[in-house]
Amino acid sequence: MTAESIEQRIQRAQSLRLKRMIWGFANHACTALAVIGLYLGGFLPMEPVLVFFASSLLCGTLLVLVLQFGINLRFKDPSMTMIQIIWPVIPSLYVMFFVALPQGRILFLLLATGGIMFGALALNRRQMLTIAWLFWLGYLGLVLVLGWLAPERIYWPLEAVTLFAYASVLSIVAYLGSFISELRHQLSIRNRELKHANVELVELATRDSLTSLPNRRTVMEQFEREVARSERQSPGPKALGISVLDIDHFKRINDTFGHQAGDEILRKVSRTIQATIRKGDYVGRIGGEEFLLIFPDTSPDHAVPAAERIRKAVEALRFDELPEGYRVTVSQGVTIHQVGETLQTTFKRADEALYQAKNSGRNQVLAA
Ligand SMILES: Nc1nc2c(ncn2[C@@H]2O[C@H](COP(=O)(O)OP(=O)(O)OP(=O)(O)O)[C@@H](O)[C@H]2O)c(=O)[nH]1
Repeated sequence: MTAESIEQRIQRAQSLRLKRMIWGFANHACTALAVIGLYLGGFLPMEPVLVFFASSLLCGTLLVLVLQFGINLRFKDPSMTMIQIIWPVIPSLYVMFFVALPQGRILFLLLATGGIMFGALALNRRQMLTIAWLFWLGYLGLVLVLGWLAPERIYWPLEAVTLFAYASVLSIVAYLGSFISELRHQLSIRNRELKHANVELVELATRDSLTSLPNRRTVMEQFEREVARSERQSPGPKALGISVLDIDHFKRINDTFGHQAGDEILRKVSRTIQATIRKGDYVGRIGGEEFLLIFPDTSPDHAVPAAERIRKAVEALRFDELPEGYRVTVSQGVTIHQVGETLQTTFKRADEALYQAKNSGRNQVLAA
């Protein structure tokens, strides 16, 4: 699985925002259909209908442009949730002023309430309640202006009940919406924690906790992959070298200087091996003080010098845990994988060469 780059993540977020914006436009399109219906029914004159469509088109285009040019990325909320919920209400309020019948106005209240539900995708309770209050105050303002400029179109008892009902509905929608929003937020936190825990689990399953090197299973799997890769090479198989490395007299080190000193030596030797091998080579801890090194695309002439370089690097190490002049050394058995043989056969040959190296005085590399 490849990690997603920041650029790709931004692209993905932007296309999700565009999708949500289109849903918002669909909601506004329903309001537009209601406006057309009222016009066709003779409840609205032509002029406010035109203003409604012109302003809707302008706002919609502006929002799409802001998203297309990435201007929204500079905003505190790049999804522009508040803006997208509030803007459609302005042309709606304008049209409502001209609707002859009170029932006509109710349509807009219903449709605007649907728009608030978009807040459930991102807004917290305070923001949802703010929007609900703004909607309610917008409608109250409209009723007051109508009562002042066109009192014949306002029937106060009905408006008072409508305002009360609208406040109740808005409160419920705002509370439920913010509850959903909070659930989504918690879910995304849990998802992030799960991803993190997964990464840690993979680390635990594949790495050795003392040295942080790949563990036995991981290095053996890598060995298997490298064998398959080397045999697939064109024009013909490429040589694949391995070395089984073992720290000399490690039991004595443990017994004399303590287990903690032994652990520190294991860590330092591991770091040294890793720093000495070439890019593309691979090392893992396969047992207590035993390591497997893999040298892909390496001929026999190169595998032994590569192992020799590591032997010398370890021999040159100094350890605070050990007396001045005490040398930690390693022995290695090196071999080249022969096409067609099993991993076990290759490994056994290297292990036998290691055994020979141990028996011939240690601190040396033997090839088989
Ligand atoms: N400190 C420490 N010691 C370990 C760890 N894993 C294995 N050992 C010790 O490594 C020692 C390996 O001893 P042996 O297999 O006898 O090998 P050796 O003493 O290195 O002798 P040669 O390999 O013949 O040179 C044992 O004493 C183990 O307890 C570890 O994680 N930490």
